[in-house]
Amino acid sequence: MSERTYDLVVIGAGPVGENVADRAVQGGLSVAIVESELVGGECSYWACMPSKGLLRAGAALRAARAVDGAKHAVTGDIDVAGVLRRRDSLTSDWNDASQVEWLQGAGVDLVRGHGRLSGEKRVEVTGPDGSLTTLVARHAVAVCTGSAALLPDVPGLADVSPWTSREATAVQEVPGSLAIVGGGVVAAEMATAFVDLGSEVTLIARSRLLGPMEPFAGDLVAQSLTDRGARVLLHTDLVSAQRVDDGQVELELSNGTRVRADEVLVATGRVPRTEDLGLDTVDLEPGSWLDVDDTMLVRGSDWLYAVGDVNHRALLTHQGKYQARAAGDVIVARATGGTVDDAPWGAHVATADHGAVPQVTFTDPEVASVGETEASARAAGRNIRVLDYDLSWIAGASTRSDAYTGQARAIVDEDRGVLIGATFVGADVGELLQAATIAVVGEVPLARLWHAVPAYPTLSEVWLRFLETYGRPTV
Ligand SMILES: Cc1cc2nc3c(=O)[nH]c(=O)nc-3n(C[C@H](O)[C@H](O)[C@H](O)COP(=O)(O)OP(=O)(O)OC[C@H]3O[C@@H](n4cnc5c(N)ncnc54)[C@H](O)[C@@H]3O)c2cc1C
Ligand SMILES: NC(=O)c1ccc[n+]([C@@H]2O[C@H](COP(=O)([O-])OP(=O)(O)OC[C@H]3O[C@@H](n4cnc5c(N)ncnc54)[C@H](O)[C@@H]3O)[C@@H](O)[C@H]2O)c1
Repeated sequence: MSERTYDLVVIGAGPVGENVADRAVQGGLSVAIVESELVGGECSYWACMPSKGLLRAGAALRAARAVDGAKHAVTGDIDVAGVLRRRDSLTSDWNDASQVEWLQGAGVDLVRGHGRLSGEKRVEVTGPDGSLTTLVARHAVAVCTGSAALLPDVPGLADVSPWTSREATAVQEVPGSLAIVGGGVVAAEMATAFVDLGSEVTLIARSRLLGPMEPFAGDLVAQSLTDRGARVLLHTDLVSAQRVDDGQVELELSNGTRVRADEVLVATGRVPRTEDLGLDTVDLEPGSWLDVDDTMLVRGSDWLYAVGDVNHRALLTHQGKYQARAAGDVIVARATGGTVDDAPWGAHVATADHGAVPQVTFTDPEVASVGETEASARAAGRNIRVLDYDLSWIAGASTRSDAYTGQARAIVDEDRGVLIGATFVGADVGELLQAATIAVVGEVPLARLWHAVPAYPTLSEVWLRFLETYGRPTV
């Protein structure tokens, strides 16, 4: 067994691990990163990139079909082979050569293999050829191993070879029919994509769609899926699953009905990839999410960090990378005796995780949200006012599309006169989100927002409508 020593050892070269490593190298530390599959992680190969690749053609087509004059030029259906070809290109055909090159350019040493903690500041790597290497960390180990699909304990489900998000995003042959279990972001996006690709989709959700978001978001997405031919079964549980003689999956549901489909996609959330990580060697529970402070230090440790999905703060690439910048920099500061800036909104903390997380769900219509919803703000006892506006009333919506459907909501903290949350639902609303994120994070007073004039005629005029709904300040 060989042994090598680095200042920092990162386990997991997804988007988050890459960024922790890069910041630490930029701060002057030596860094090894361990990866058991593809450098770039879930996001690049089985999540963000391929899913958006599968969704884009449908969105582009709908945009053209919503404009008189343009819709006449759309004379055919989606070319499924073209969509899959474009998805393959977005995943670089599941080849990580360019990301490996990026790591080398960044000065990070890549160690291929499965990493496990083997005591304080020690990581044992089993290479693809079975060889063992021990990496010793002078200062810190960062666990960035991400998450995997959760398979609920439903009788028969494991035996029907259900799809997870991996099989769905890497699909090679679009099934004639697809049942989707779950009502979250993966279920809603994949239902949208597979309807576009021509599958007969049945979506089975035990509550409403997109549960934690404003209720109108899930309602509009469910309505649109139904309008486009999907069967959307809300408040329905999966009771059992089996493969039947013709090879189809048969699902028994809590409403007493049965659904048959060629494949079933399970999209019921995530589990941390910590089961086989040697957590027991450092007195932590294998298989658990890793609880961290705002600098991403695992509570109770002064050398072990957990960054990205694996800490369960916000399971999103951009938020994980934000944590990674803070963690990489604080590891450097602590290793070199520098100043640690860990007060709220400091350079070494991920304060935004607590109340300013932006997310775009690429359904039809798109859903863009940041910060609090009405329900979360009320549950937290905040003194709020809710501002609602129908996006179709905005001039920018009518020029964009002949029948724009959309809704927006802003949540105002009445005690401070600032925005603490916003949700937009409609075509292209994803691009409205950063303005809302800046308003929330910057705690921009509503009185000052009146001077941030949205250009006419853009969808951003919703900002003016929010302010008019709230009322103009009086002197
Ligand atoms: C279908 C789908 C679509 C998504 N779309 C979006 C989106 O549009 N936007 C968005 O922001 N987020 C999206 N997400 C979430 C996003 O994919 C994750 O938040 C992100 O990938 C987390 O990054 P990470 O680096 O923490 O983990 P990962 O990307 O999971 O990377 C972890 C890496 O660690 C490696 N690893 C694990 N264990 C070990 C070990 N013991 N030894 C060595 N290596 C190991 C893995 O092989 C992997 O490469 C989506 C998720 C899914 C499932
Ligand atoms: N565009 C994006 O930003 C994007 C896209 C996809 C995924 N993601 C991220 O990936 C993560 C995973 O997404 P997800 O959709 O798998 O999880 P999720 O947490 O968003 O949704 C899980 C869904 O499964 C349901 N569920 C849970 N257990 C169940 C059970 N036993 N039976 C039936 N239903 C059950 C829940 O009610 C919920 O509707 C999310 O945190 C999300 O933020 C982001």
